[in-house]
Amino acid sequence: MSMLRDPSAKYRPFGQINLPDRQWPSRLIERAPRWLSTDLRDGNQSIIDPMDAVKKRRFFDLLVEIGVKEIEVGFPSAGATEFDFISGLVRSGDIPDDVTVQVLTQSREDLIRTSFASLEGARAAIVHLYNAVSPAWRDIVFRMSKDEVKAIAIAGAKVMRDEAARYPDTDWHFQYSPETFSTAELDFSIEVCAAVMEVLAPTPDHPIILNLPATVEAATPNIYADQIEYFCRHLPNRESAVISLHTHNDRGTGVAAAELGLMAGADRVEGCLFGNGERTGNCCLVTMALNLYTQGVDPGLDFSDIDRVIETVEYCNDIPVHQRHPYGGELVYTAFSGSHQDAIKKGFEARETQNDEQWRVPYLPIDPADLGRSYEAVIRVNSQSGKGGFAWVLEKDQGLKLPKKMQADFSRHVQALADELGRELNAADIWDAFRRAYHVKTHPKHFQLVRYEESRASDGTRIFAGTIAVDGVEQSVSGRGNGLISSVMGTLREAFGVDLEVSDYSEHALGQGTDARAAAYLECRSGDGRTIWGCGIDEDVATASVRAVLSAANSAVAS
Ligand SMILES: CC(=O)SCCNC(=O)CCNC(=O)[C@H](O)C(C)(C)COP(=O)(O)OP(=O)(O)OC[C@H]1O[C@@H](n2cnc3c(N)ncnc32)[C@H](O)[C@@H]1OP(=O)(O)O
Ligand SMILES: CC(C)C(=O)C(=O)O
Repeated sequence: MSMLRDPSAKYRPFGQINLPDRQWPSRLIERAPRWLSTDLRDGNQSIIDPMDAVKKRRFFDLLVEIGVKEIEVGFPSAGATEFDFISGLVRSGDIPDDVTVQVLTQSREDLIRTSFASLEGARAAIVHLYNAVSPAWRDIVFRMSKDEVKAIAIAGAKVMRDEAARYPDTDWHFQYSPETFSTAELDFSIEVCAAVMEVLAPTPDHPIILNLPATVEAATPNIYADQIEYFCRHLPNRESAVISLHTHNDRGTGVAAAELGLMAGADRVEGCLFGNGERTGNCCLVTMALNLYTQGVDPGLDFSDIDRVIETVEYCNDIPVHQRHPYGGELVYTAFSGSHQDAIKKGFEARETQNDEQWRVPYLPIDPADLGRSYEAVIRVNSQSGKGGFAWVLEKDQGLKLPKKMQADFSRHVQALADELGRELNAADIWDAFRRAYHVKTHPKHFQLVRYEESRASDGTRIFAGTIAVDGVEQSVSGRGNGLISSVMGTLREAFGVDLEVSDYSEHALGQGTDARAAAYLECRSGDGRTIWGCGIDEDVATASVRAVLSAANSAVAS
């Protein structure tokens, strides 16, 4: 097998930020930031087939419905599809009053003018200007000095200022991104941003948005937090700027970086639903928002029907949401493994007796119901599963609440089936296995209940009379006794030599209304020392318990 080569010559450690009195590690995120969705821009520029106007509109409507108030709707100078969508949306009058659209442009005069033109007639809009500032981009892409790169930003800002004046009916907001901020010298990013602010003259009442991207994530998230705190502390006229975060996920920590960035003093977060975006994607707004939610902070975004959100996102991006994606993935609330299932089942049982709302179900960081998910898929059964798993499935699917000791008995049947099939066992598999194991609602080979009647003698003794088919031949049986079960058991012993002693019995109601039935469970000891279980389900408890006796008798003679 080949080995990775020694990386030390090719790659260098990122190093540290000189901020010994950093404050962010001891801060909490106590309120939601301003959110900007860049699904229709950064997300759209990263997919194989960019969205057409129909898909963009559907995505836009979804974002509005979720409650996103700032939406980057595209890159108007990219081409006619983008321009026409944006100007069509503006002219449609369908942008709600509390939603502001944003467009992105390189710092090139013609592109900036095109961007303003696309927004003609907008009530309010954010024009977002960017140019890369870090050494690699300066040296390789622009082949420019620091001053020349700063001049690109200043020139772009001047065009923005002048264009805004040409369309006085729109409430313009300006955003500037020193692209590649996280790999640039911090003091240089501050210098460029301050120069842009000088041109655009923001005030605390009409601030500029300074968006600080980790264009390519290159360090651990604490470094990004240090960079944000440093920037916030050293930016002149800080109160006239909204500090915005725009992280990517190249190292898999885009959300973590944005969270620490908020602790470091930022006000706003840009990202995409389910983390779509260039390469490994942008910061995932769903994860960010629901992380806040699970800390008791209202994120201001509504994911209460997450499956509908996923459906639209998958349709528009033509990329599936991964089954393990935080909060949204199909498998993220599912436990296959025995000890997890056991803990989850106990967690739900504890919830029924708990008298406060606090969510404390082990292994589930959030109540799936809050996102519109049912509890059905919380536990699924395969060869890694334990008793809690099939007991949960039988309870949810059939309403059965097996006694703990019977679960242990049924466990070997389930384990054998899972090993034999080598796949997940669905609810039907488990129910079939249960019916076969305990001769429930099957046509058992030996004892079958044909008819059953119960009466009371004048002294109150119960009298049982009925017909049992034994190997297909009907036989009358009867018995007397205080306990119906022992009476039926006695009859079976006398008439057919079934050698069983009842050691435990339980019953519970099943279903409601016209579906109401009863389930009875019987633990018996056979003459040769084995433990044999029986289960009966019928319209009333008495018949269910008679069936439970026959179920145990069938097992006794079958094994
Ligand atoms: C990190 C990000 O996600 S940034 C957003 C990136 N998104 C997009 O680019 C999607 C839309 N873009 C496009 O459709 C095209 O890039 C267009 C139509 C806007 C422009 O296309 P082109 O004119 O062919 O230029 P292209 O994008 O290749 O840029 C190359 C030139 O612009 C310069 N440039 C790149 N970015 C910037 C910038 N932000 N500001 C100013 N100049 C820039 C480059 O240095 C290069 O200059 P050169 O030709 O003198 O070497
Ligand atoms: C334009 C900027 C904000 C960007 O998309 C990035 O740096 O990733």
